[in-house]
Amino acid sequence: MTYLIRTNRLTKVYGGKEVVSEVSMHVKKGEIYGFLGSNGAGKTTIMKLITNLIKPTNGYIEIFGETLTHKSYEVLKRMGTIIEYPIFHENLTAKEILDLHCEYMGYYDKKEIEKVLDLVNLSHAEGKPVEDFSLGMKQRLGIARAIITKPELLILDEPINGLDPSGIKEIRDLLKMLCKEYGITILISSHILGEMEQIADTIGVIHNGRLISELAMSDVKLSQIDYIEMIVDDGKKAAFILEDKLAIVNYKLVEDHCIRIYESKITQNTISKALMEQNVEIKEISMKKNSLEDYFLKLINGGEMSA
Ligand SMILES: Nc1ncnc2c1ncn2[C@@H]1O[C@H](COP(=O)(O)OP(=O)(O)OP(=O)(O)O)[C@@H](O)[C@H]1O
Repeated sequence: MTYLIRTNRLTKVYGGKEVVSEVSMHVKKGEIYGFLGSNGAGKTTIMKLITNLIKPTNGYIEIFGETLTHKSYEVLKRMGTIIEYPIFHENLTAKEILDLHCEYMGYYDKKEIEKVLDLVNLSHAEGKPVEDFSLGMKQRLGIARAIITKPELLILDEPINGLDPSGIKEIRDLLKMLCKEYGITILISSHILGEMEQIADTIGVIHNGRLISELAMSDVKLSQIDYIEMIVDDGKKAAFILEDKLAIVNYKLVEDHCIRIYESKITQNTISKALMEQNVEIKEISMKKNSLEDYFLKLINGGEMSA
């Protein structure tokens, strides 16, 4: 498998503290890769390392098959980035900002400006200075600026931060379209699990500077296994009956009165009947699903998925 970005034991130390520790991540061409992690987890620092804004203390980065060095100007031209908030000359219009950016980047196809503004749904804002833009419009302008030079890779640090639900949806749809229709590989960070779930093909979970796990979203969804949860008067006795009478071993006594059964072939009826015959009182019995939140919390806490 060839990767568009691969890091090897990437480490960054600030003032004697490792804020990024031995991160080896793998971004495939054509995918949306989401960094998921709480504030201060190290997402921005990794993105700054990948975009050559800061140097690693240890480890290295490969982008487009080349090892990143301080001389990697050509590699950097192939990516568009927004790290932290996009900053603009606020008194200029969107068109003027993109024009200036094209000059700066030595990109001559200025016909693209209209097209890109249309793509990010900002054509209507022509003539308006950026200081009058909403946060969502500014984010979209930031993305327009990042994609106008037709990069193969887009790196976006928390692009939905501070947006309202409709603004979030607009950015999400835009990024999905850029990935699908234009084949742009996207590395995006967020601390919002529900957002990553909706957009990312692969998720890299970052916690305390470490990449705890890198997983395909399709696999994550598969592992949200259904289970039966029961509240009973005597958990220990119920557990004994499950094993002894029904040969169920795949269960967990969560608390004294709560049992979870991860056995797809056995019905709630069969279980209820067996327990009632032995005078165990069932206060509640229902089918449950492991939420995505449970799944990631367990990953972060170093636990295994229950199954
Ligand atoms: N220039 C710096 N000097 C010292 N420490 C830094 C510096 N930049 C970041 N850090 C520290 O590194 C850790 C990771 O920060 P980083 O900004 O990468 O996290 P993050 O996951 O992007 O979080 P956030 O969403 O809050 O930006 C934090 O503890 C932060 O205080």
